[in-house]
Amino acid sequence: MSETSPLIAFSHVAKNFNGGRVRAVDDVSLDIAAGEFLAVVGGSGSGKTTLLRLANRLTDPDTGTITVAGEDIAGVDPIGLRRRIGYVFQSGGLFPHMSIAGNIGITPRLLGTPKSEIAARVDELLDLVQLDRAQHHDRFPHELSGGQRQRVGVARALAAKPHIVLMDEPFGALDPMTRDALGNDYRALHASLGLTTVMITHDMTEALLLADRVAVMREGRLLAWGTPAELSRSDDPYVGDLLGTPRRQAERLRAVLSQSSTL
Ligand SMILES: Nc1ncnc2c1ncn2[C@@H]1O[C@H](COP(=O)(O)OP(=O)(O)OP(=O)(O)O)[C@@H](O)[C@H]1O
Repeated sequence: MSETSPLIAFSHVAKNFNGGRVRAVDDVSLDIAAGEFLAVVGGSGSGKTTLLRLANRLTDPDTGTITVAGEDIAGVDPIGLRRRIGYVFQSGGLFPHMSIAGNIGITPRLLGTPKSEIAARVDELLDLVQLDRAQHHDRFPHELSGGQRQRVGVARALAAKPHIVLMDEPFGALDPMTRDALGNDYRALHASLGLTTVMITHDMTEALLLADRVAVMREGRLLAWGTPAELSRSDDPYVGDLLGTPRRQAERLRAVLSQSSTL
């Protein structure tokens, strides 16, 4: 693979369900560069999760090709592939009966990593996601706040030192301040660990603020993609609508704040 080759490449990928009645992903071609942070936005049912699941073979395409590091993943063992690619679920997806340390160490354990190495790695990951070792190591998922659980979800996804992390609406269920803090912390980890991240979000503002590029899905199709500045120049009305909400909110907020300062 040359330096300019994409790390993940979708080429004319399609995935149907229910005997072809649902076109979840419809002829999508998209290149994701090594080190890139890509956000995928779009309405409910537009095919975002299916697209993400295609990248680590949680589902396979009907047609088209997906390559990771230049290799067609159709011929790659799905279990091995998933251990190389971190996945963060919307609700954390933690195993409720396992301690936080158990949850974070599950992938290294499945890979046969020696116990002492797993213990050291778990401590390192707790530090990385800014959770106090002593306080969190032996707790269970139900004893944590939503934000703490998502931090554990990120730590677990990073446990096997993946180069790629897929995130399905990871911060969606959190209050705005926690969500903002976690998003920024993750963005810093993405940079310092040299990760390539694909993150689904319903929040256009979050996508624009965190990602290098944003891909917009609608009815299974990739409608538009580009940097926030490129997207803002799109003449597609749906993209305009999506960008319109954060713009209008920013303008209203500015107006409200300037009014209150004159009182
Ligand atoms: N396993 C499945 N069986 C049948 N239909 C499915 C399956 N998975 C997804 N679909 C359908 O495919 C379409 C795309 O679903 P997908 O979950 O990818 O959308 P999404 O954009 O992630 O939605 P949301 O934002 O609500 O999570 C939807 O119509 C959905 O009902």
